[in-house]
Amino acid sequence: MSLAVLIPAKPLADVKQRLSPVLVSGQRRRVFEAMLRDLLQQLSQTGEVERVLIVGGDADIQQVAADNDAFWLAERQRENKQSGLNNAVAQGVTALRAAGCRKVLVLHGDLPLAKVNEINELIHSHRATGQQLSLVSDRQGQGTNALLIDTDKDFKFHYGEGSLDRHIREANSRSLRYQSRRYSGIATDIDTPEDLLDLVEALAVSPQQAPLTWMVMRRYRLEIPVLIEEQRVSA
Ligand SMILES: Nc1nc2c(ncn2[C@@H]2O[C@H](COP(=O)(O)OP(=O)(O)OP(=O)(O)O)[C@@H](O)[C@H]2O)c(=O)[nH]1
Ligand SMILES: O=C(O)[C@H](O)COP(=O)(O)O
Repeated sequence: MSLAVLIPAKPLADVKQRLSPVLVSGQRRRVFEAMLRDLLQQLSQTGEVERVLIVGGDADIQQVAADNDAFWLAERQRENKQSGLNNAVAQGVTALRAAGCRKVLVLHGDLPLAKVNEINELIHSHRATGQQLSLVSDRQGQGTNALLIDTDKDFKFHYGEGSLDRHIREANSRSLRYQSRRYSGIATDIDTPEDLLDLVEALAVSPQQAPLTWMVMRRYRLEIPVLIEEQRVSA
């Protein structure tokens, strides 16, 4: 197998805690599930990906995987003090390597604006320039929203605050050939209420970018600016 996409996912009950000032639990679940489904829809359009694997989550996430012909792996209990995300990604890469996969693209589930042409371009540039690691940052240039790695290389994942720099340091310490690229859709992870507001504004103009996310978000779109303003005033 040449290239697989790995998407880590928490159980829906736990997702998107940072959106709790503007969305209650049921809303956060629905928004995350819709974002994940929109991302999987984009992935289904690329000819580059032979397999999609979702690691972690619950029965609902398992159902999302099944609906999209994706594989699903239960997350093992963490065995050390690493974050659950780092463990889940390492577990998925190990499983994919064992299945014969030579490259793994790690994408997060909260990237509803990631576009198929960005994903294709990332994969092409990785191959064409002989990279062993390719990184795509978030809008702040701090997080790692996409990470494409050759599975014959040892690599320790450092998701968490400032992960882009830490992944670059890890690449340097292992003398890996790497590139860091920017793509506006992949860069747009939805972490904060302000991210959600930006997303609603973008989708109001062109809902086809992430149709399922828009179907959910359109119901909440009037409340969000009011709740953000209330938070601001009370802070
Ligand atoms: N399997 C697994 N996935 C995780 C874990 N933590 C985060 N993720 C997933 O990794 C991606 C990025 O997650 P974060 O932005 O760190 O977390 P989040 O749930 O989206 O948001 P917050 O709760 O606000 O931090 C999402 O697809 C998450 O569902 C974990 O411990 N295990
Ligand atoms: O390293 C990262 O990029 C974060 O741990 C996970 O992504 P986030 O920016 O969506 O929280």
